[in-house]
Amino acid sequence: MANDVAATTTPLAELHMHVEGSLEPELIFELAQRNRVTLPYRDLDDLRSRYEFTDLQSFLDLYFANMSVLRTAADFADLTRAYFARAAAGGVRHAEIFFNPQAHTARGVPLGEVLDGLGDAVAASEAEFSLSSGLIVGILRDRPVPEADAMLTDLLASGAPVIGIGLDSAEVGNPPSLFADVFARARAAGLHAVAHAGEEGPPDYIRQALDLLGVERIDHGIRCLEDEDLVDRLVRDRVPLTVCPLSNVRLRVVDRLADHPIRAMLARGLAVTVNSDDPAYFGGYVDDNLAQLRDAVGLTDAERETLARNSIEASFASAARKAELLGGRPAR
Ligand code: HPA
Ligand SMILES: [Zn+2]
Repeated sequence: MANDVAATTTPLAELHMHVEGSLEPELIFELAQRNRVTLPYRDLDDLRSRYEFTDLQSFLDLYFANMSVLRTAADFADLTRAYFARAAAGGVRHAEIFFNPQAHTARGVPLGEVLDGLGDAVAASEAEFSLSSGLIVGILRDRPVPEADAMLTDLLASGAPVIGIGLDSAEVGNPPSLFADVFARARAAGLHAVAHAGEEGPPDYIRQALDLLGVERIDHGIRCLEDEDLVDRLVRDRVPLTVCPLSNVRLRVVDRLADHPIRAMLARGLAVTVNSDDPAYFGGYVDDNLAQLRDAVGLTDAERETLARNSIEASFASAARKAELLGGRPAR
């Protein structure tokens, strides 16, 4: 159920959400049946009992395993529409969603199936859900660089409606510097650039993402707080950070939601936004993140309004769409 977002007059943009991470347990079983995939789970409860994570890798193992049910363009379209419906109910009016082509092509699903399904849902999101949307291709940083390079070549040749490139999966030991050439090529082709950095990895990975990949936003970035000079730079340059509070708790980046530094980050002047990351795995969508922050850390209505404005300003929506969204809607 969506939470009440009436107190926020500016609508929300969600900028950090992996569409494969919005694959809910019920849809996993439905798609398994549709595609005759045998799941290693007895039932929904058995599957749900595995959503206990100790770190990023323990989550990634389940995240990749569950993708085995995604086979056809229709599967990807259904998955994306289910996310749009739930996000729109929670107050999201613009969404930029990550997807991981390598996770699908590596198990034999043609890139075209992935792009057709996602592309269909994105093309219809305004008409169906009053929500503008875009796709960001996520490189799996723990796979070989030449594979990422080949994937980018195929993607650009496909003419798919992708607006940006990102970098995700296991962070520690896989620094942004490895992907400098891939990002340079993507940016030269007109893609926006973002990267996961400073989730489990050190603040230096955030610097690398900015200096070597030329990113416009940092995904997570929470570990910037360990480096005052870096925080100064992020504030000065208004680099958006797409923070994911419930994810941080589930992946043990932060002990408890009550300890989350989101209010300190806002007070410090960082351009933070709140996002759901992998909502089917981490206990909630973006409105759930905001509602739980209100209860756990006392997030105020004014802070929530700042987060909403930041999310629109940090988005890759057109200037006209941003103005429309920032115009807001009347408070109820
Ligand atoms: O939080 C994340 N971090 C890195 N990779 C990911 N892929 C899905 N979610 C994540
Ligand atoms: Zn993420």
